[in-house]
Amino acid sequence: MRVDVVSIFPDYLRALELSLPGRAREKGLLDLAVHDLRDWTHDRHRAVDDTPTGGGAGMVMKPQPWGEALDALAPDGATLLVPTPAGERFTQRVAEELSAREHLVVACGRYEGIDQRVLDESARRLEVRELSLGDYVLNGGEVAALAMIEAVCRLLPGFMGNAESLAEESHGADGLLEYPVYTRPAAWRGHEVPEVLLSGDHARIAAWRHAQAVRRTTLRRPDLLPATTTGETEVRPAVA
Ligand SMILES: COc1ccc2nc(C(=O)O)sc2c1
Repeated sequence: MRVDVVSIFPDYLRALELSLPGRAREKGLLDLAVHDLRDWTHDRHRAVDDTPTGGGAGMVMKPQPWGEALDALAPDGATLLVPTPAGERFTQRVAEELSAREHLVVACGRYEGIDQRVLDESARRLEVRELSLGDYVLNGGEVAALAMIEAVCRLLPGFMGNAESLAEESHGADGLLEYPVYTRPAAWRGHEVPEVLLSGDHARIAAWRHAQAVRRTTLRRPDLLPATTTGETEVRPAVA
């Protein structure tokens, strides 16, 4: 997979060259480049924004720099990710879908956003996905881009050293939150590891872990539980 990220704060994205994405690049799984949108400006102030047409507070990102940047970076058929509070919700399912793409171009907006015509023009030759991390507003798309790129790239085959761990994560195939985890020592400040985890009985351990995942999901994210045939969210008994 190739990922190109465009921002007026390219240093914000340098973290992508550390930890997981950095390792993936060494493995040849991921080719990532960060670009400064101002490289596609032509005035001496390197302006990327202007006042909103129709009035209103703040500034809007001009179409011309974005248009030229995307012409240079996004081949026909690439996927353009635009983090925005007005986007569809970014979920693990969306991350899985995007991990199958060949080329992602991520446009990090600032100010009040990017001139809509950039998205409309891009949709003529790119898959455009406007995505939001959640129901809150950041100051720009960079933080959301970091989260989305990590969530997508860690799903690339061979990316994670232990692929098995992917299967048991929160928001995994069963849609439940992950069960609580423990390690040594067996007793710590008067807190004991649950006895079942020390039993060596793998079937009991698996059942306990599933029950804990259901309990956590029921308590914290009942919206993730499968709906019952009556169309209501199934509420399963909390596990002691
Ligand atoms: C202007 O660009 C922005 C501003 C806020 C914002 N908030 C996001 C979020 O996912 O919460 S993405 C994003 C992009």
